[in-house]
Amino acid sequence: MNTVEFHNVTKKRKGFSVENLNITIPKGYITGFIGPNGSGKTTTIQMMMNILQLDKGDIKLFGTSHKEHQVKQKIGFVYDDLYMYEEFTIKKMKSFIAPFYETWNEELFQDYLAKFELPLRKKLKHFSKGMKMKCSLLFALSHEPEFIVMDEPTSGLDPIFRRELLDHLQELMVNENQTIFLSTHITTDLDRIADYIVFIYHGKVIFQKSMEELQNQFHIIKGKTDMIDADTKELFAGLQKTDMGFNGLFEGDPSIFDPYGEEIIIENATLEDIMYFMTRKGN
Ligand SMILES: Nc1ncnc2c1ncn2[C@@H]1O[C@H](COP(=O)(O)OP(=O)(O)OP(=O)(O)O)[C@@H](O)[C@H]1O
Repeated sequence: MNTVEFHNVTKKRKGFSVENLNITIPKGYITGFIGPNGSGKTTTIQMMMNILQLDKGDIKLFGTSHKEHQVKQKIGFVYDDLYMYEEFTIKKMKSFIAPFYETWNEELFQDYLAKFELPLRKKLKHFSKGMKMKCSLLFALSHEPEFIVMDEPTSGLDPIFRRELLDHLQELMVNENQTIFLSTHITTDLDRIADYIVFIYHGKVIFQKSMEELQNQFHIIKGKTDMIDADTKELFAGLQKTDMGFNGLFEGDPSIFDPYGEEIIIENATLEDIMYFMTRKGN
């Protein structure tokens, strides 16, 4: 069962478009959404949240149209930028937000408030970037959503809280009904917690795979530069050459390099390697 399904979704913006997006977000897992700056992550998330209209295609949330008002109840949405009134305090925000959710859990809200060390009576305009992110998380998590959507949740957070947040998200997954979709530039965060990865580039989905598939399918191959010619170059999804040697991203069974013996080093590719090599200029 999938929590979200994008079917051939297209959206044209000035000088940019996302085209024919087919994305599935499986229920009960953490799916990471990666891609370089301006590749269409926020656009995609805004369409899913019905903030932005689609030009073509359709999106299903919990099996129904994403425009269905009732589905919002089940979603905890964390923005990279806080869409809240800067003049408000958390106390005031709560008086507006809590009544909207049938599943609002006041005890949980109080727990998170203490855990995130947020002030109840300070105006949001005086919050730091990290505090705003925590505040967005506080409201998103306090109504016990079945589906948590996060756009760059770890940006602006210090390394300690970032780690705590990731650990916390993993704890939430113990509950089988929970599904998480998070976009990030910090791919090392996903190396730790993600089950699936969707990779978007220039508005197109390059791949959607499980972490296990990625680990099995992608490797970094290192060797001497003179081993690269017109034919061997074709083997790589991305290549970097220096006087010291080459690094190449290889997709497939790396045993084809066995005949090279010790002339070649084969390493597991990280998400950062994959994103870097697949988006290198001239690639
Ligand atoms: N309101 C808008 N109107 C027109 N174009 C926009 C608008 N917002 C974003 N864009 C364009 O859409 C493209 C994709 O932006 P988007 O924010 O979706 O990418 P992103 O992958 O989330 O980037 P980042 O990682 O930098 O946040 C960019 O070229 C941007 O200039």
